[in-house]
Amino acid sequence: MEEVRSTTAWVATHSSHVTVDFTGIEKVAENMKNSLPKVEWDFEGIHYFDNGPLTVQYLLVLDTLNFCFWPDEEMSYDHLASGLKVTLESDKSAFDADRLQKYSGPQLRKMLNWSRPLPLEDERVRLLHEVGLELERSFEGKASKLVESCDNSAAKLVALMTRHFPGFRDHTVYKGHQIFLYKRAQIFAADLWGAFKGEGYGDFEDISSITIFADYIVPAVLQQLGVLRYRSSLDNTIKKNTEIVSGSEEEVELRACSVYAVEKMKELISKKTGKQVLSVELDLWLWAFGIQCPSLQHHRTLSVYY
Ligand SMILES: Nc1nc2c(c(CN[C@H]3C=C[C@H](O)[C@@H]3O)cn2[C@@H]2O[C@H](COP(=O)(O)O)[C@@H](O)[C@H]2O)c(=O)[nH]1
Repeated sequence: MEEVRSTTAWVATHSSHVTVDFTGIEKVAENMKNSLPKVEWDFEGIHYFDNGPLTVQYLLVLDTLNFCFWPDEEMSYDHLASGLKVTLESDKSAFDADRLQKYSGPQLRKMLNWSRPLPLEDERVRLLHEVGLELERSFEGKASKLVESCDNSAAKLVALMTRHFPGFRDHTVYKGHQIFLYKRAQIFAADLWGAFKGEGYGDFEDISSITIFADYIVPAVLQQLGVLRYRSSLDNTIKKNTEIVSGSEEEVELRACSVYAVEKMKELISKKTGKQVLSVELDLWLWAFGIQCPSLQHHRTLSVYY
């Protein structure tokens, strides 16, 4: 994850549209130092969990499809997590690798109990097929085999995911530099860690190496907290719900500055409290705060990465 950390830091020091406000970070860190709010993984109670390999298969399917819900105002991550849960509960082989390769758009809609086309439906179907095929080819069809081959290292898991599944290669070029965000690959490791409470399939000795997951909710929360500041043109674009092109400077800065700012926040809180704080914990807190705030306006980019 070093490449995520170093390349996002590069963006933050060369950014034109987004600024990281260190006074804002200091204020948040000061507030958090006495009581770092712990948010339970699955605080919403929407995920499938059976403490075994099927949960790993579920989480891989979930994070394969964990992106871009906003084009449909009524669609959210909750629909995905709970729809896949209900599907698996009624049919334990629904996420077998051979079946993943065959799902159509309408079948995926049915799984999510959704009556109209899903946002980026063709891409969702394509990515499901890609994961099913590669699971079959390299991991005996089992996501659990993939995780077992990582020697309890989240960094190895992310490297393996991005090597095997092109859909997880969340990187881009910014001002001539390659920038790595790896949102869905990292969140898969974090979901395993959270669901299995750091044991079994979630036992990663380097969980502290993971950064936050740069999506469209966390930057909006950081702006609200005064940690990120936007140039007025970007602020207006977001307020007007105008789409921001994937790979544009604005989009890369929003995501990369979020990762960088939370890394700085984490360092500061750790220094103030003398206790190690994890980016995963800060992410869950920020994200949970964001989704409970429906008036929060976020940037809109059509992307398969987040
Ligand atoms: N940074 C970060 N981004 C996250 C998540 C999660 C869900 N994680 C689950 C794991 C354990 C907990 O129980 C959570 O429920 C989804 N997202 C992103 O949010 C956006 C969806 O927003 P809306 O359209 O309002 O549903 C979309 O980009 C989605 O990819 C997270 O944890 N961190």
